[in-house]
Amino acid sequence: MMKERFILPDGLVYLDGNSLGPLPRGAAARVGTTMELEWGRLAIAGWNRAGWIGQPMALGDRIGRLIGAEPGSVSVGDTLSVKVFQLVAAALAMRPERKVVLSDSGNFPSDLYMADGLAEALGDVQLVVVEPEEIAGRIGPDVAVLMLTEVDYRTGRKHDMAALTRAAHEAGALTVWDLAHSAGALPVELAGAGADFACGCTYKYLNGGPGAPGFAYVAPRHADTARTILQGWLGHAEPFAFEPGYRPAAGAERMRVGTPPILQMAALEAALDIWDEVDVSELRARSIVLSERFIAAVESACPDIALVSPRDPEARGSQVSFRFEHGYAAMQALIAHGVVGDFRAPDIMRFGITPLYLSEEDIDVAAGVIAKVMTERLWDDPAYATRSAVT
Ligand SMILES: Cc1ncc(COP(=O)(O)O)c(C=O)c1O
Ligand SMILES: Nc1c(O)cccc1C(=O)C[C@H](N)C(=O)O
Repeated sequence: MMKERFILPDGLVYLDGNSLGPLPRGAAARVGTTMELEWGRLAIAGWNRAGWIGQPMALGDRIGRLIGAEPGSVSVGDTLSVKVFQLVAAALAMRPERKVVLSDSGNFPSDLYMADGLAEALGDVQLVVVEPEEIAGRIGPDVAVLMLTEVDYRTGRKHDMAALTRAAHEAGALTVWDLAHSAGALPVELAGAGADFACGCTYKYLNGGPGAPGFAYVAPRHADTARTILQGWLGHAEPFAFEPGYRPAAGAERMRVGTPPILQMAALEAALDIWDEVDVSELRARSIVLSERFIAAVESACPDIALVSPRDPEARGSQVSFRFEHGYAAMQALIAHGVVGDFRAPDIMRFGITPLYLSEEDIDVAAGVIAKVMTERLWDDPAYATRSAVT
């Protein structure tokens, strides 16, 4: 438990770190230092003297430790949506004779939109979307790329990355794994699973802050041959040669595109200082203890809401979701009573279980408030019915 390392809103049990992690205590000072001592005093020299230019790969290695990636195989930058597009495009270019990108209906919409837009731009490629449990059976000789989010953002259902990667490879396909709900949530072994490409964001479990950059993983066996597709100058072998023609950088650095967000990365760096001290297997064990406790308490007190996350803790990520017809209003009532989760249409109440800053006591308080909101029908108040832009 490292609760003292975070600034958490007063009087709230924060169960939304799977959407936006809280502020790490050192982050504001780190951003301040970057602004005042680096940007302020060094100005343009900060790129060299403060090491800004090398930050995407340096931070990539620190994230890499959390996701079982080889050193030098992860670069940080852009948004996750952009990384999805880039990696799916790169993988498609490695299987030009195949025309299908396979994904599932539980994938995050942005991933599906990105792949669909790419398929449309290419003209002869098709995005095929099946139910999550149908994926293994649909992998076949027409599939170029298996594009999956390991942990379903709504239900928390976790795919078997190693098994599906093996199945994809046996069929001659490549894999792109979205780790948005995995990185910092559970142990990930990209190298061990033989994954080809992976990406994720840093503002959820990793606590890098709103707008924190995405990351991209390229397996070392592909790193010197994969086409980056988004051929930005900072993925060039010699950006400051300013050559008119593109030559990709060696290794995974070629997935860099343009100027990295230095101030956001300063906040992320402070968040990763905390992660450097974390044993992800121990974190996972705590996540399971807390999730099981939460499920048991909520289910025993609230017969009206149904667990939609897998009951087997090994089959889910680090979130617990319940289905309730009036889920939006119920979540608003919970927030008003100090328990912050979120709602995902059409009827899912979602709770992130983040052991870095949640204790058994927090879980018990949250379950108690949920029981009160449900048994006293506190959600049944017109004040909770109006939807905001961001849910
Ligand atoms: C699984 C998944 N993929 C992609 C995204 C989109 O990420 P971004 O908004 O950083 O591009 C999100 C969250 O927003 C997500 O949960
Ligand atoms: N990135 C977000 C944002 O800019 C605003 C609100 C929410 C988000 C999210 O990350 C949502 C998240 N991907 C989800 O799992 O629902």
